[in-house]
Amino acid sequence: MTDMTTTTATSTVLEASGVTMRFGGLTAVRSVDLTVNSGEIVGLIGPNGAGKTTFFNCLTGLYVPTEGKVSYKGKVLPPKPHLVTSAGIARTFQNIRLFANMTVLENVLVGRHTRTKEGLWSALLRGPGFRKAETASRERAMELLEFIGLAHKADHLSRNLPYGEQRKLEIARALASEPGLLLLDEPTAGMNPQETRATEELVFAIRDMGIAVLVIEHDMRFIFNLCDRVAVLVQGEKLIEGTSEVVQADERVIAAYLGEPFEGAPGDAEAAEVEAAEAHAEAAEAEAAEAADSTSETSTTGTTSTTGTKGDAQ
Ligand SMILES: Nc1ncnc2c1ncn2[C@@H]1O[C@H](COP(=O)(O)OP(=O)(O)OP(=O)(O)O)[C@@H](O)[C@H]1O
Repeated sequence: MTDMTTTTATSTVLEASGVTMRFGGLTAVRSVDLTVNSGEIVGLIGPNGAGKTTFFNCLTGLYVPTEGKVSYKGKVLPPKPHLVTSAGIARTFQNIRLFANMTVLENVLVGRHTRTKEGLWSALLRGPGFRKAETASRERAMELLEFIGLAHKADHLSRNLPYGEQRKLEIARALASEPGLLLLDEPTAGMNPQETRATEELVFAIRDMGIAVLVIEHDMRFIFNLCDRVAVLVQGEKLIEGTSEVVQADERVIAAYLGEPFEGAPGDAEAAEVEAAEAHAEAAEAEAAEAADSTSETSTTGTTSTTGTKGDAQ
């Protein structure tokens, strides 16, 4: 895997300008501008039906925007999904779209096809060029599986993976196309708190590989911990865009989207669950230490850790 951790000058990776998408009389996305720069993780949030997925579909060529244009690294993208992928944008979907009866490795290999020069006939005839390309693809796919922690399950059928691992596999498949920009549509949906935290670390690692990330997510804690910038869509329009701090503090966001300031925000219940589990583990550890050190007169109190490694999304 290429080490891209060295500092490079920031450049514009994605530029969407004036993107509008109408379905008959409904304007799902209205004149949205959004830029993602190299080295950035940008969040896209908004209530259900705000137009987030429709906007993603406009970026990836699934929809042809009614108005506006989308450029990747300075070039206007043709609205065709395979051309968008080969240009350098990869995505995952809200609903997992793996090939259930293929192995984990095969699913990643499917994601490689836009990067292999060998054509269909070469693949069918299995000539020497194909075999060489196939070996290289397998090596790369295994590297990606190691990166996401699923190399040991390379031969498993993807349908047998637990839900959280299927989501990770989708990310590996997207990475297999060697993107410069990764779009994640609700990557933590259905995940437990530990899996959500692991996904957070995974997204940071992807960013550190030199891939910019644009992520839709309902889990506010996840978004505000992760993102350099957050854009808020409400009824198809961009309400505000800024750092996590700015967006969290914006009265319009609170009013239009969050209701009371983050009370009952999706991340809160999960955070409480993780903290309770951590506190429980710490208490058990303290108890074991106390039992082992029965001569000691000082007793260890079962403290409740509320610090964790993440910032406070409240
Ligand atoms: N293909 C379509 N045809 C007609 N209307 C659509 C289509 N796709 C989306 N819409 C409508 O566009 C609006 C925006 O939907 P979209 O799925 O983009 O919202 P979202 O912000 O992604 O919501 P969620 O968070 O629930 O996924 C909704 O009113 C939806 O019903």
